[in-house]
Order: sequence, then structure tokens, then C-alpha cells
Amino acid sequence: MREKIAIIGDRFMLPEVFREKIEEACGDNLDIRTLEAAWPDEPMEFGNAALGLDKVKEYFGDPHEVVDFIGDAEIFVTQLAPLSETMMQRLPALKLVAVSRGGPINIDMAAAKAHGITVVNVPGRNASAVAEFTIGAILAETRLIRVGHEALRKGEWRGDLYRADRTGRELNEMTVGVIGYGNIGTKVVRLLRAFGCRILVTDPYVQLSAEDRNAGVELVALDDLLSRSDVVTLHPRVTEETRGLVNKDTIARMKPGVIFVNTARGPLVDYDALYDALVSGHIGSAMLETFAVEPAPADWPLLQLPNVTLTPHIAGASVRTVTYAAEQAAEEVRRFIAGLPPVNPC
Ligand SMILES: NC(=O)C1=CN([C@@H]2O[C@H](COP(=O)(O)OP(=O)(O)OC[C@H]3O[C@@H](n4cnc5c(N)ncnc54)[C@H](O)[C@@H]3O)[C@@H](O)[C@H]2O)C=CC1
Ligand SMILES: O=C(O)C(=O)COP(=O)(O)O
Repeated sequence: MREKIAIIGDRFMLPEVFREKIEEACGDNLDIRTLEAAWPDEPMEFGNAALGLDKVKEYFGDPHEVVDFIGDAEIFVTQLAPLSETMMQRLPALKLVAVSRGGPINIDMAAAKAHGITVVNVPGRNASAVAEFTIGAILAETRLIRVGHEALRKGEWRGDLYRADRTGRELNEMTVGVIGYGNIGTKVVRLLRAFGCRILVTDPYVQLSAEDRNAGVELVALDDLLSRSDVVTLHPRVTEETRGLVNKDTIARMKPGVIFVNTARGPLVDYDALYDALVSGHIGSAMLETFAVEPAPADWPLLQLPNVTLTPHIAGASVRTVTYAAEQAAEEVRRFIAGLPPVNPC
């Protein structure tokens, strides 16, 4: 039997890359249809109840168009398309959904279970991309790379950037606090170890690896991390517990002049409190890659501050992220067709 597979991608998750990897893994006796969706660069919707999508979040795509495209496919491969209960009711052939992302937050998992649909995902598909980017972000701030670039563009040469009391600092004399020790946080720690800095980690739900413990990394309480770190970098997922984790209160407990880096998610941070702390100088500088509203509005005050470096949510986007995700998804499809258990069931 020729398995019917529907792949919805976009200009990042190129569906043809996923087709190629699936054919490499499973042979080409498959009935694969692909759609490269032209999704806009606008904020992702969060659970549009009128469209029956109140149980899913961070998705793109009209549910009717997605259902029409999947049709009689048994296997659906996607990154951002939603899948709700009402959609599943119209997809009786569907047996496997491979979600090319860290958490299947665009899929109604309870409904998938009730419909006997297996959902798999690709945890950590972009973890090394985000971890490397985070190290770059930290160095951009500690060594004044962005500030130096801007100075030169304005025709300034060195100036205060060459004053012993205002110039950059080396990581090897600093303490870096890593909040969240999951797929990305663990990789950030591993990379940081090469710099010889003191590394503090806070994560209420995990233990340090033996390797990190032996390398002198310390697992500490949040307060301890905040009061001791010269750099604080954020890596939890957004949950009821972590929403607004960086707020007026927690910022006040950070060291004066601290560097703050957020490559995780905007809702983890109270940006009004962050703005105030950046203006007062309590936070020396920040590197922000994710925002409460995306894209960040042109008149957003944080876009104007001189001590903030910004990027438009691109840390996870690397060439390797796509090929790696496609290989993982292809392996799940291969195993499913062969009747083997999934590698990463959700
Ligand atoms: N900028 C970008 O392009 C990308 C950003 N991300 C974001 O990066 C973040 C981390 O992603 P992953 O490492 O894949 O997530 P993960 O789920 O592997 O790790 C999250 C960690 O946070 C920990 N945690 C939970 N509550 C905590 C708390 N109160 N304090 C400290 N730690 C807590 C968890 O125990 C877990 O170890 C997420 O917010 C994700 O959305 C992910 C990929 C790309
Ligand atoms: O932040 C991003 O761009 C992401 O890709 C998030 O990744 P995830 O949904 O955690 O796999």
C-alpha cells in the first residue's frame, strides 16, 4: 500500500526538504503531497475560538484549508498548521502527525488521543541554533560588538568604548546565570564552559548532568542566581508559572549593571519593568530576540533605547534546523510505516 502523506511547510520549513528526507528514509513508493504555505509575517494567533481553535496556540493557517489539504492522508507532517478536535472529526484516515517543533502546541493533544492519532515531535530541533545564538548575544553585549559597530557607523572612533572603566568585560571574569536547563539551556551551559566563567543554573525540575557538576556548574535557587550573576540568560518555556518571571521584583534582585538576554519567549518578561530598569541603568544592557507582541511595533519604546540589542526572532532559524528536523520527522514516519514505536511520542 502507498502511504498517503501530507506535508505543510512554509518558507522556513521547506516541504520539499521534508519530502526528500522521507523518501530517503522510506523509499519513494509513497503518495506525498506538499504545500508551501505563504503565511504572513504577522503575530501568531493564540487560539481563535470562533474557528474552533481555542485549544491550540502559536499556529498559522485556516483550519478549513488545512483539512482540505490533508484530506485522506494517513500521515501529516507540519510545523505551524493547527489541528483541532473539529478538524480531526473531518480527518478519519489520519493516524500520525509529525510536528516539526519542540512542543506540539498547535495540536489539540487531548483530542488526538481521543481520536487514536499518534503525535510525535522534534524536541531540540533548533536547540544548538538557539544556544549558539545566545552565546553570540552574550558576547555582543559583554564585548560591546553592537555598540562599537553603531559608533563606527556614526563616525565615532573608540571614545568611551576605550575607557578602562567603561569598556567591555571578558566572560572569564564574569558569572553567568542560566534560567531553564532544558534542551537549549543545557547546550548554552556546555558552550559557556569553554569561556571559563562561573556558571549558575536555576531550574526547579531537573538536576545538573554529572559532566556539568564536575565542571563546577552550580544549581542554585532563582534568588541566588539573580543576586550573583553579571549576565542573566532566559530559557524556560512559557507556562502559568514562568509567565512574567522577569518582572519588577525579580529585576530588583539582579545585580546593578547586569546584562540580560532573552532568546526564549516574550511573555516570560514584563517589558515595562525591563524598560524602566534599562533607563535607570539597573540593567546595564539587554539583548532581546523575542517580544510580547511580534513583530514588535515600530513605536515600541524598547526599540529606541541605546543599551538594547534586538533581533527579529531568528535564533532558531538555521539551515541545519530544517534538515535536522526533516531527518527526525522522516525517521518517525519510517518507524510508523514499519510498525515500530515512535522515538519522540508526545
Ligand atoms: N528564539 C527562538 O528562535 C527560539 C526560542 N525557543 C524558546 O526557548 C525556550 C526554551 O526552549 P527549550 O529549551 O526547547 O525548552 P525545554 O522545554 O527543553 O526546557 C525548558 C526548561 O525550563 C525549565 N523550567 C520550567 N519552569 C522553570 C522555572 N520556573 N524556572 C527555571 N526553569 C524552569 C524546565 O524544567 C525545562 O528544563 C522556550 O521558551 C522556547 O519557546 C525555542 C526555539 C527557538
Ligand atoms: O521560537 C521559534 O522560532 C521556534 O521555533 C520555537 O520552537 P518550538 O516551537 O519550541 O520548536
